[in-house]
Amino acid sequence: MPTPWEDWNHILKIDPDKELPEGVTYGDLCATGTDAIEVGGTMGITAENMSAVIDACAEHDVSLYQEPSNPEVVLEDDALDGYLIPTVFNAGSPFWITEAHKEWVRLEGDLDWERTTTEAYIVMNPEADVAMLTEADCDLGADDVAAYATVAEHMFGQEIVYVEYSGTLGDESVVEAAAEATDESTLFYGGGIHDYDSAYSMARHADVVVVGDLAHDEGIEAVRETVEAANDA
Ligand SMILES: CC(C)=CCC/C(C)=C/CC/C(C)=C/CC/C(C)=C/COP(=O)(O)OP(=O)(O)O
Ligand SMILES: O=P(O)(O)OC[C@@H](O)CO
Ligand SMILES: [Mg+2]
Repeated sequence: MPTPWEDWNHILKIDPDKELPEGVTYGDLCATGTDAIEVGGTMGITAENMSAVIDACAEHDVSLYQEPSNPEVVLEDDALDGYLIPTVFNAGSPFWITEAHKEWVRLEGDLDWERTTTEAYIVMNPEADVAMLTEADCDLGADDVAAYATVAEHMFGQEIVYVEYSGTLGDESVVEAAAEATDESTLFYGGGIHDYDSAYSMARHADVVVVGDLAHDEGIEAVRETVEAANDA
């Protein structure tokens, strides 16, 4: 099983339910220097809007991953390098930890395991759609997050641990604690990265920073700055 994320610094997450800024194309986003495009979001995701973004990005030379929010939107598409499947370690219901996955396997049978990897999410912003949907317990200290990261790596063998502050810039000491707790796993950080400094501050600790809404709200130059910071850190 290839693990290309070990060499990444930056991911651009494109939400198929959100518009691009005036004059910006998917091709422009693919050419920002990001290491990979991850297509996904929590609300308003359909197979149709996923497929439109994946088709648009497939024409460009960039690693392309789907991050499905439920089994119904998973696309079989050779243009994809793989599938990054969330599992939310601090979810309020087992549905978001293993049950959605069980249903996916039950309904689909033989999945493309070579191209499928889970991301062990620790969801930290209670205002985010993903926190509300999964009823995540976000009332966690740095010690809790570090312990979840350790459990993900050592007990569940997760290749990717994802500290998720979607919509807001997280607490650096929490990300630092997760970084200290992980050794083999690749640590993703996402949430509220909006410029060079915010990207740099999180990339100092996380292996990979994920930039989402900035691409939809600001555009190319702003994203490029975050790529530069992720590579500098
Ligand atoms: C088993 C399969 C194929 C899927 C289940 C996958 C699971 C457990 C999903 C639960 C968590 C989830 C919805 C992840 C989607 C990725 C994500 C966190 C996107 C960020 O979403 P937000 O930024 O909070 O939401 P919007 O930007 O859409 O408002
Ligand atoms: O949209 P933002 O706040 O950049 O968050 C990125 C990503 O972690 C969302 O899943
Ligand atoms: Mg979002």
